[in-house]
Order: sequence, then C-alpha cells, then structure tokens
Amino acid sequence: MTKKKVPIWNGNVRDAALAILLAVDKDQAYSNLLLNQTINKYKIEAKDRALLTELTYGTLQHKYTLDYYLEPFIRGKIDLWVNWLLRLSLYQMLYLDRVPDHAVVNESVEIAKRRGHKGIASLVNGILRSILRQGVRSTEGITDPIHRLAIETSHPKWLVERFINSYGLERTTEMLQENNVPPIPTVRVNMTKASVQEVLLMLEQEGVSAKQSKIMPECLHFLTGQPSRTKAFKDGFITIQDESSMMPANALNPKRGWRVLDMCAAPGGKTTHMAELMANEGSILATDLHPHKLDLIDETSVRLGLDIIQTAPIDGRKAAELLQAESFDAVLVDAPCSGLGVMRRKPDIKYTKREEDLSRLHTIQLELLNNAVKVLKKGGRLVYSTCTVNKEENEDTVSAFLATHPEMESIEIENLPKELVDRSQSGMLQVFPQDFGSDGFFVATFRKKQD
Ligand SMILES: C[S@@+](CC[C@H](N)C(=O)[O-])C[C@H]1O[C@@H](n2cnc3c(N)ncnc32)[C@H](O)[C@@H]1O
Repeated sequence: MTKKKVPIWNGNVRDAALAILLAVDKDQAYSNLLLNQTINKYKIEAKDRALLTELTYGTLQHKYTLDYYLEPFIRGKIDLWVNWLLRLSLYQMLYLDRVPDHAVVNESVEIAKRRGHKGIASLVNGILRSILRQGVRSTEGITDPIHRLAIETSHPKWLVERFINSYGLERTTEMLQENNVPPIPTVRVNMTKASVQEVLLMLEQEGVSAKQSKIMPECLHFLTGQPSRTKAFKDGFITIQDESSMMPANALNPKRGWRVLDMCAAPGGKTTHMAELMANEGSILATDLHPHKLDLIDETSVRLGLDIIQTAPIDGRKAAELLQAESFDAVLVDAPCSGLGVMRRKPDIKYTKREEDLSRLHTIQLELLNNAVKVLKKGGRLVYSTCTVNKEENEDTVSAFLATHPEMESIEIENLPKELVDRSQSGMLQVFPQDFGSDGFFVATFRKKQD
C-alpha cells in the first residue's frame, strides 16, 4: 500500500500543490476553483499563496513537456501521485530558480516519505538525481514539427493542428507560448461610483500598485496585491474581470433607460458592466440556465450599488417562449463555449477538452442566437461573444446565424478602442491572448433591421 490520507493544507506549500494537482487529475476538479478554495479556507498567507499558485499552475501548464522529459527516467508503472510529485519537482528544477535543485530533491523525498514510504522516497530520489546528473533530453529529437510544438508548449496535438489550420503557424505558436504565461490580475472600475484616477488613488492609499490599461480605459492592471482583498473591491469600486471580457458590454453599447437582456449572464461580469455603462438607469434581465449561479449576480449588483438588474433562471433555448417577443432594445449572448481563449487561467482545459465537444457547442450557440432574435426589438442591437479561439464556434456560428436570419445584419464594431476596432472585420473581432496579454475572446455585433 502506498496511499496515505493527506490533508490538502498542512502548512507545506509543496504538499498542497501536489494535493491540488492530484485532485484536478483524479476528480476532474477545476484548478482555479480548488486553488482559490484552498487559499480562502486555510487563510494561506500572501507569500505562500503566490508560491502555491505558481507551483500548481506552472506544473499543470507544462504537464506534457514535463512528461516528455521524465519518460526516459521512469521504468514501469508508478502511482499517479508519484507521477505528479515528479512533475512538480522537475517543474521547479527547470522553470524556477528561487530554490536550489538539491533542495527541491530533498523536499520531494520528504513528501514521498510522508505520503508513501521509504521505498517510494528512494525511487523519487533516484529519478531526480539521475535527471540532475544527465540533464533532460532535447525536443529536437521529435521529428514531426507539430508534435514537437505540442510537446514544447504542452498542448494536445489535435488542438495544435486545429489552430494551425485556422490561424497559421506563426500566430498559433505565439498563442501556445502565451498560454503558458501567467496573466496579470485586471479589474474594471465602477464608473458609476468613481473615476479611474480616484480609484487609482484609493488603491495607492491601500499600498497597492496598479496602472490604467493602454487599451480599455476602465481597466486597471494590478502590479502588486490581490484585487479581491482590497477595500476598493469590498466597497464596490472595482470588479475582477479580464480586459478582453470588457469588450462585449462596450460593443453592445447600451444606453441609459434601455431594456436589455443578458441571456447567459452568470456570474454577472458583463451584466454589471452593462448596468454601469447605462449609469444604473433602465433595466437588465439577467438569465442563466443554472439557477444557483444567479445569486452571484445579485451579490455583485449589491456590492457595486447597482439596482437595475433582475435575475431569472431561464434556458436561453426557450427564451422566445418565455419572454415577450420584440421587447428588448439590446441582447447580449455571451455564450457557453470551449474556453480555448482562457487556457492561461484554466490550464486543465488543455487536457480535458475533446474535439467533439466543439461541434456540440456550435449547435447550442445557434439555438441561443435564434431565440435572441425573437425577443429583440426591430432596430435593436445584438452582441454575440465567446471566450474561445475557434472558428467553428465564432465565425462559423455567425455565418450560420446570418444565413438563416435575413432580418439581422452585421454591423461594424463600435465603442471600442481603435486598436481593437482596427482588428475587426465585417462586424467580428477575434482577440488572441498574445495580442494584448488578455484572454482570447470573440465579439460579433448585429442589428435587427427595421423592416
Ligand atoms: C461564458 S459564461 C457567461 C459569463 C457571464 N456572461 C459573465 O460575464 O460573467 C456562459 C454561461 O452560460 C450559461 N448557460 C449555459 N447554457 C445555457 C443556456 N442554454 N441558457 C442560458 N444560459 C446558459 C452557463 O451557466 C454560464 O454561466
């Protein structure tokens, strides 16, 4: 028997990283959620928090690369946790320089003793010391260039092939590399409460260093500190949101007094953004398939001091049956998608997503859009957005939608910074992670013809 019950947090960051990695693999836990839960539950201090995040994400991000390096050193079958311990150790040896290699080996051997027994500790010790002596093999031995790129950037080969077919080798390579770079925390300033300059000053007074983005004016980049722990956050001056995620609400451009439908609204990042753009005047119906997620929208609205948002559990595929026809001035369909634009944040997506999932999503996305059209007023605006980089869910969904809806027309992207508008084509904008260091995101804008 090599298994011992180990608590997720025993005060040791590497033990905790290993426990999280194992849970992500074995129980299909989401790495970002489990990491946050662990940090909050055990009130882990800032220094340990940063290291735990780096070790967990870093190891997961580089899984395939680490496996390629480890393979020649592993003989026979090893337990899953031992495999993750080796990946975690090798990640530190290859990608982090803050801990000397021999210290990494010693610490890993101690973990192996705690979790298993002396025999496993000696196996781990032997493998890691052999790697230290011999070094890891070069990826140049991989003759197939696509396979090599997949191993070097740790992405599945089918996905790399798919990206290359759609976007070319250069763009794909940049994107795959960017996916392994940890994102900078970003927030949106609640303009109904304070200006960007006022919020920057508040943060400075709290000892947090932040700067205004050069792209989206309401976006701040956090250079130090954690947004959710600031007073500015608790008092409703900021919302944690990726910069690309700020595009859809701006592109919809809702005005004061409008009646807006946010069809896939939870957890409410874009609903509350729209309410802020509307200066909290008008009404927004925020619907989502999952009723339990709607509480998050209500909580965020209260925190931000917004009171024009009403929530309802509605399957968007039935929206036209349940809501009044042609009753909304604008509709946002921020659709469920494969999330291939957010792999920096959710590395597990790289390893769990299957190619067949992508076609299923295209069908759901079309159903949502078909319903959106029916409840949209003539002359009303519709925005379709996803956090993915995948033509089938983005451009192809848009063309299939337009082909069956002569009453809808594509309109040029507006109300976004010039750098973004310049990248758009025929009312569609695909942002790649490497473009501005934000999530991969897609936005398309439409209008319902007057008649
Ligand atoms: C990309 S997320 C939305 C993020 C949200 N707009 C925000 O900015 O915070 C997609 C959402 O669609 C919801 N969803 C999935 N299928 C749906 C359906 N058939 N009808 C309505 N919502 C659905 C999911 O529960 C999920 O919350």
